[in-house]
Parts: sequence; C-alpha cells; structure tokens
Amino acid sequence: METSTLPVDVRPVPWTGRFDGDGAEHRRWWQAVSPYAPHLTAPAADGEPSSRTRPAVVVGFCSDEGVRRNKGRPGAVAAPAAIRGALGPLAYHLDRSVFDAGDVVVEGSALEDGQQRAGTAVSELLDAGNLTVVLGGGHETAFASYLGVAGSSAVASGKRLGVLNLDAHFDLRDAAVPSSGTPFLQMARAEAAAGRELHYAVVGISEANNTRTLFDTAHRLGVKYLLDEDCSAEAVERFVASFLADIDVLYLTIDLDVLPAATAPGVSAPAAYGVSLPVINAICRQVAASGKLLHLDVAELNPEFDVDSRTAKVAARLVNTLLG
Ligand SMILES: N=CN[C@@H](CCC(=O)O)C(=O)O
Ligand SMILES: [Mn+2]
Ligand SMILES: [Mn+2]
Repeated sequence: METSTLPVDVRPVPWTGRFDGDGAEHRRWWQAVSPYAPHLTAPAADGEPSSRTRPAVVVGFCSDEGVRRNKGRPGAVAAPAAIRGALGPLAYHLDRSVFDAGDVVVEGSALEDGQQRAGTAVSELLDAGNLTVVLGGGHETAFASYLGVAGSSAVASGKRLGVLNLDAHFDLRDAAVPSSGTPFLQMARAEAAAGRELHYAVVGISEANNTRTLFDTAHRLGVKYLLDEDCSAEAVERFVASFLADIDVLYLTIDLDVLPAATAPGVSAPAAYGVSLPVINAICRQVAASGKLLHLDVAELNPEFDVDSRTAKVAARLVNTLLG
C-alpha cells in the first residue's frame, strides 16, 4: 500500500468519541476520519471534484513559537489535539471523506522550518485534489498555510487567490522576526516578489486593539476590512460576497480571538467585544456554499485558558460547518 511521504513529524493517531453503533446512522467524526494515504484521495477519472465534495485532509501545526515571539500567552502548541478531541464526538453529516495526515511540530524556535514543511505538505495535498484544513497553532500558522496555497498548482496556474481572515487583529506587524503578529505582511511581500498583489480582507477588526501604524499599513496595502462594531449579519454577508466575487480560490483563516471572550476564552488575546458566533458561522456557510474554498485553517486556540473546552468546541463546530 502506498504510504504518505508528507513531511509530518507525528503520524495520525486514532480519533475518539462516543459510540452509539457501527451503522452510518450512528456515525460521528471519530468513526469517519481515516489516516491519510495518497491513493485514498486520488481524484476521480471524470475530472476535478467540486470544492463542496472533494476529500478534506486535516494537518496539525503544533506551534506557539509565533505567539511567544509576539509576547502573547503560549499554549497553542496543544491546540491541534484539542480541536480533534472536540470534533471526534460530533455527528457526521458530511458529503465528503475526511482524512488525517498527522502533525507538523515546530521544534523549539525553528518556526520558519516548520512553516516551510507544513507549506510543502499543504501544496502536495492540494495538488492531489484535496481540500486542506490546517489546525494551528498560533496565527503564525497562516504563513505556513500561505506557503502551501501559493505553492499549489491552482495558484501557480493563475487562479486569483483571496485571503479572508476572521480576526480582531490585522497581523500586519513590520517586525524583525516573523511571529503570530506578522503573517499577512509576510504574505503581501511574498506576493509582491511573485509579481502579484495580495487580496486580503479581514472581518472583526477591533479598532482599540490595532494601532494607527497597523491601520496605515492596511490602507497602504489596500486591505478590505470590517470593524467588529460594524459586523451586523447583513453587512458581513455583503462584505464577504463582494470579496468572493473578485477571486477564484479562497484561503480562509479563522483566528478564534475574533469571537467574544465569553464564547472563546481559550486564546492568547481574548476579545472584549468580538463578533458573535452566529455571524461567524454564517460566514462559514457562505464560504462553503461559494464553491471557492481551497484551504482553511483555525488558529490561536490556547487549551490552557479554555474554560470547559468552549473554544475548542467552537473551533470544531466551525470546521464542521465549513466541510458540511
Ligand atoms: N496574532 C495575534 N496578533 C495580535 C495580538 C495582540 C495582543 O496580544 O494583544 C497582534 O499582534 O496584534
Ligand atoms: Mn490573528
Ligand atoms: Mn487575533
């Protein structure tokens, strides 16, 4: 049997959850997810599957080095296991297969090496016809995701990429070293080096938690954004529809600190205001229905501060919505 050659450090371990029976009518995520092997997800002979049905492959990115460098609260290194733990018991109503490719682990301060390896894994999985799902990690996960998406044949062949970030923060810091606060400026620079422009939009920006210099950078780069206080269901729907209209493929990144602290306490920087879960979930439905979703990631879960696993459960629910 063909085995995976992906550059992961930890092979997938069995998922767990409640057992109600073996039949499809009892199926939960833990019973549906299989370890990834390339031959299992090979594209059908009759062409490319739609993004609504193509197999999804989960990769963990175990890292909080970016949060540590950004002076935040470390702990996101344990998030991939916590999100899998919250997804496992959920009822499985999906029209697609889901595979687990294991984890890329950032050893010590070797963040850039981990981002490169995760990027290589994502590119390979995308080119094999899968929808890729990276479970971070601090928001330094986003640059690993970007490397994977930018290295895919979809983007190399000229499809217009959009990056949609659900986040209280721009993460456009101009810092000497990459961190969880820098990934989108890194992307803008990488896109410019490739002769392209970064199409970057953010929903949920907290004016009080982004300095003037971050707003200036956002304006200079042409970033589209909605402030948290302006996130009515209607405004968000219009904003996302207009962003989706001008791109071919979407990379969606969810920084869980976009949600109010009561909904998502388990993050490095909990939000005093935040965007409500129904609005964030509606974006996930809209994105899933668009058929443009190429890749997604979920970042910034910190299990050390996660009261009753609330934030992990929210992350699992959003992934379930996006893949369902
Ligand atoms: N990824 C996190 N980014 C935020 C964190 C803000 C904070 O710790 O207060 C940022 O750098 O702006
Ligand atoms: Mn962020
Ligand atoms: Mn944030």
